[in-house]
Amino acid sequence: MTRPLLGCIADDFTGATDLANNLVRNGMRTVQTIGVPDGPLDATADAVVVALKSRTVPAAEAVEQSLAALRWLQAQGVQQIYFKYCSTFDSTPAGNIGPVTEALMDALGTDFTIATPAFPDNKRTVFKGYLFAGEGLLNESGMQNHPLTPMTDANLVRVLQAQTRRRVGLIDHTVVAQGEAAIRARIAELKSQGVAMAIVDAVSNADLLRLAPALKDLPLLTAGSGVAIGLPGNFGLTPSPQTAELPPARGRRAIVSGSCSVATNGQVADFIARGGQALALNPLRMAAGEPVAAEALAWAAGQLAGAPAAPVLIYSTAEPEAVRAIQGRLGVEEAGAMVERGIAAIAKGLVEQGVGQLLVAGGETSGACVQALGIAQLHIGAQIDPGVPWCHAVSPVAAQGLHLTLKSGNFGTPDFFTKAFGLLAEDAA
Ligand SMILES: Nc1ncnc2c1ncn2[C@@H]1O[C@H](COP(=O)(O)OP(=O)(O)O)[C@@H](O)[C@H]1O
Ligand SMILES: O=C(O)[C@@H](O)C(=O)COP(=O)(O)O
Repeated sequence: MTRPLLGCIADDFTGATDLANNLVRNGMRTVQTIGVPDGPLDATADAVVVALKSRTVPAAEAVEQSLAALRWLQAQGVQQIYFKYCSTFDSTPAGNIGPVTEALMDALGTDFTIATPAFPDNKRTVFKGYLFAGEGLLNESGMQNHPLTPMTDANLVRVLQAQTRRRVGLIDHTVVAQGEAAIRARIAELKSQGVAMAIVDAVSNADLLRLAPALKDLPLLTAGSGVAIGLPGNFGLTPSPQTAELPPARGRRAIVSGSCSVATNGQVADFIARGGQALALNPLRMAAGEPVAAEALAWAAGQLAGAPAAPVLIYSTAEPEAVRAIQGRLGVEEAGAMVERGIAAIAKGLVEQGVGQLLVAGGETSGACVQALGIAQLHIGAQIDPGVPWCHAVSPVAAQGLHLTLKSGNFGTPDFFTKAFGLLAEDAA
């Protein structure tokens, strides 16, 4: 078995499939593990993505999990490490991007790395160190209302500097536009000034492709998934159609959604407007210990028996005021964790009821669902929308195999919940 070339540590599960998707599409055979595996990698791959659920845990725990992932990746013989975080740089004021980056730098004995969440395919661009999400600045994009990681400053040099003792600098667009030699020269200049981490401007895929060759010798990269589009080329790999094949799909179709992003709110509304069958979860009833998950599963069983091909949607997705009201009653973390537990139990129950095609919306929500399903490894299939592929997994709960897509809160077109299923080839048997 050949050794993987690139070892990736993703701070959430949707982010991990997003990264794996970009690597696969650009020519790397990629395996995604859920958490740090107990034993050696049992597949041939050019890249391995270890999916952690470390974005919103306390910084010390995120560091510990990330270092465990690093040790395992090093034992598999990888040549370069990629720390993947969100394209909207999701983090609490205390971390975890800064602390995890520092810990990985120390462990790898390196004094410099880059940081850029740029992902132009999903309209995440970085200009003069400021992050734009869509047409406007990050802090005007809806991300200022995120339930767990509200982003209120678009200046990434400032955001990252607040999370680390090391100096943060900038490789700006005028340098990136000049290509590899200029970027390398700027890195040398920043290092001589004592800068350890540099935010990199990128407003297009062309910028990311110009950046990639200059990153060849860095032991550690930190980024959203965008930087990945140029990395396979650094290892002499080119896109190949076989890298994204999955078995045919089977079973019933369901969607669970715990994301409260602008995009997901729109996708829920669109699904309902098209006549989709949907059930809203009430977090206050969950908190009161009422059998919300059992009721939802009974509802889904009835719907799926009546119309087996039509997907059902079970969601806690809500607008910012409603989320704030729940958080005010239950506390921010408690509300998040409780809703995640409820949705994870529902996802598991749905698969036990014969759902074979499951769409999960939300990063933390996906982490909770994949863990409840006991999934250890995901195979990456075709892309539905930028950053969101179909995946396939086998687990004790899904012995016959499960097609799964983990949709980042912010990603996907408004009709995502409807169109995703239409893109899966069904088992003719
Ligand atoms: N109605 C709600 N009230 C309060 N918190 C909620 C509600 N619905 C979902 N949540 C929580 O909000 C968080 C959403 O995060 P996540 O799943 O990562 O979505 P996204 O991908 O949009 O960031 C989760 O912790 C989830 O449990
Ligand atoms: O980079 C991104 O935006 C995604 O890959 C990602 O990390 C998604 O996280 P959530 O928004 O929490 O789903």
